[in-house]
Amino acid sequence: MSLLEVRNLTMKFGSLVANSDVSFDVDQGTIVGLIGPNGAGKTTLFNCVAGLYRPSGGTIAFDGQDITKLPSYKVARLGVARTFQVVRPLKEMTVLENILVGAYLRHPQPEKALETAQRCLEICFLQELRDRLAGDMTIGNKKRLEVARALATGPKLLLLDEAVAGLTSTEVKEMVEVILRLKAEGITILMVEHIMEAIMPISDKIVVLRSGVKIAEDTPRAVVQDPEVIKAYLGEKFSRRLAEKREAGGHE
Ligand SMILES: Nc1ncnc2c1ncn2[C@@H]1O[C@H](COP(=O)(O)OP(=O)(O)OP(=O)(O)O)[C@@H](O)[C@H]1O
Repeated sequence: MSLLEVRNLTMKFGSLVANSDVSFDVDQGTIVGLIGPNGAGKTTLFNCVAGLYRPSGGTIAFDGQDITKLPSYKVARLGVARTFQVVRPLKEMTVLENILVGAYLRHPQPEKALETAQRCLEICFLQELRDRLAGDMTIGNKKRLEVARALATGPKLLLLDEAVAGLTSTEVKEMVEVILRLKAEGITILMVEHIMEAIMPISDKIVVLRSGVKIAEDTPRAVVQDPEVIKAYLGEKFSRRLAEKREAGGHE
């Protein structure tokens, strides 16, 4: 049994089919990348998994339980947390207070919540910023704060929606390091991303959507060589660049 099992998921908005008959699994302890062109249905799929949308068809099972029709707060309680494409920190609160909001959802006792928040600060490289107002930070720090706040809720599955979009190359590296730390903590990750250099080296598997339909599901190495994926999304140039990097001994 996989931690997340998506089966024949269909999500319609009126006559627009945002997800069409999509099936895939996310195994415990792995990182799965969800990629595809703009409008492919990636965020919609996230919203279905997180209980923000009720799918038009198909099923979603999490940790052996059917969550297809559960509201988001119940899905969260079971251990699914998510971050958003556009960061939403509580601007007038400090970094630590923001993380405590997440921690209290899991631990009502103040000491335990504080202990959890401290640990999340460390994992997300935010210790030195703990007393800073969240609204005053760079986008890179705000995005790591989003992850820390989600982490503080004690998730088994973390949904990251474009966690590295808009970051500088140094910030991208920091975020990738954070994501690998989360994996080392045993957290399973499903991430939507357009920055291939960030997602490809760390993903165990990539699922590709185009116009709501899954067109590929394979290892990063296989996906970047898939002619349909290249045509739909990656482009020949990118694929060639990756191959050159690989020959030079870099990541895949
Ligand atoms: N709440 C909604 N109501 C109506 N249509 C929607 C809604 N949410 C998404 N859509 C439509 O569903 C399709 C898929 O959108 P979605 O945001 O899931 O794509 P995406 O792959 O996440 O795109 P991007 O990479 O640009 O974030 C688009 O055509 C979008 O306009």
